[in-house]
Amino acid sequence: MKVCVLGSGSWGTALAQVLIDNHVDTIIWGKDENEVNDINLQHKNTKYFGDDVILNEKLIATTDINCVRDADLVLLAVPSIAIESVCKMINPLLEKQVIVINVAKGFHPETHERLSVVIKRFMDQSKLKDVVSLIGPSHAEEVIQRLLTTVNAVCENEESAILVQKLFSNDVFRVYRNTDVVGAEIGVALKNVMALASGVLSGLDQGDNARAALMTRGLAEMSRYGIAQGGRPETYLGLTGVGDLIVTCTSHHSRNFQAGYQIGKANSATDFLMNNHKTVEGVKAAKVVYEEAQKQGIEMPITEEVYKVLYEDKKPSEAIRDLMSRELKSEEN
Ligand SMILES: NC(=O)C1=CN([C@@H]2O[C@H](COP(=O)(O)OP(=O)(O)OC[C@H]3O[C@@H](n4cnc5c(N)ncnc54)[C@H](OP(=O)(O)O)[C@@H]3O)[C@@H](O)[C@H]2O)C=CC1
Ligand SMILES: O=C(CO)COP(=O)(O)O
Repeated sequence: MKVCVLGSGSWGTALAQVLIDNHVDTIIWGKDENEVNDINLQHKNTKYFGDDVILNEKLIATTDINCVRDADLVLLAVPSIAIESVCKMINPLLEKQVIVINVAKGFHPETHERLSVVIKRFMDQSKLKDVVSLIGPSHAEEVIQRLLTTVNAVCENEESAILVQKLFSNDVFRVYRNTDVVGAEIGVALKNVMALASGVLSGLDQGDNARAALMTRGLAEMSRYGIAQGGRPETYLGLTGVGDLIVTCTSHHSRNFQAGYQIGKANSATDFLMNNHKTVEGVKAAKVVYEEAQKQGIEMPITEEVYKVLYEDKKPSEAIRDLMSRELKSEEN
């Protein structure tokens, strides 16, 4: 089994190290020569993990995309906006049918499709055996240090999920599996919007009560939206629902949380949007989910306010005021 990891950023590097630790034949492809040299020569990925984290010395990377040719599994570790172009790039190169492992959390920015749907649409059918999403509460900064982590291998076909589960699991990285592709992919994409909102609350000096409220009502919103798309309610009580929501809404590792914090501190999204170069998936997801919810008539008050802060220049303090002054309602519906 050979795995080719596409993307030499934080998550691609951390997951490639899990595989190397498990003695799986693995190579990382990256487009940035400096990152690739850093991994190969210094055993570091300084850009993403700083100078102190030393990678497994067996981890290798290349800028030559031909490394994908003889892969059995291809792991896509690029942001959701790049999934389409990366699929198109590898199609003509693949010599075997592959299982594509998706680890990105988001939607297609224009069609609003879930990412496994995007992959199935843009990969040649003759080259694609299956798509498995490997998703859950997992910050790369902790996985790279081999801190305990659990995720889900999500696929309708359990055989493919089991293969991925076995490939990645070890003493510190435990992989469950789940067949609710719709519920799980929507859960992990929407929690990024809630993490942004959680960061905003902290930036505005709100406390633990506010965060508990945000996470609880955010989970209600995630499941309402996911169930309307065909996801299963119980998925939102699992790793790709409440699990990922907790880790992203409470961790300073989260770039979505950090983005929200910056926006809350400035009481405006303008500076953040002008200067951000990091992968902050919640920004695009907020737009996709807001537009879909409007179209489908789904009540998504937190997502709507995050959207207005990001895209309509609404002040976060006003967004919170509007959320708190909504018509009083029962929690039961
Ligand atoms: N980091 C984490 O803890 C986790 C991340 N994820 C998800 O994984 C996905 C990838 O994020 P992550 O690794 O964190 O992001 P990073 O920003 O750390 O890395 C992204 C990588 O993708 C590369 N890239 C960006 N655009 C393209 C493109 N068009 N073609 C090829 N390569 C491209 C970047 O290259 P360059 O460096 O040259 O810019 C970089 O190597 C996201 O959807 C994220 O939500 C999921 C769970 C955990
Ligand atoms: O998805 C993640 C953790 O599960 C990573 O979150 P951020 O993209 O906000 O850093």
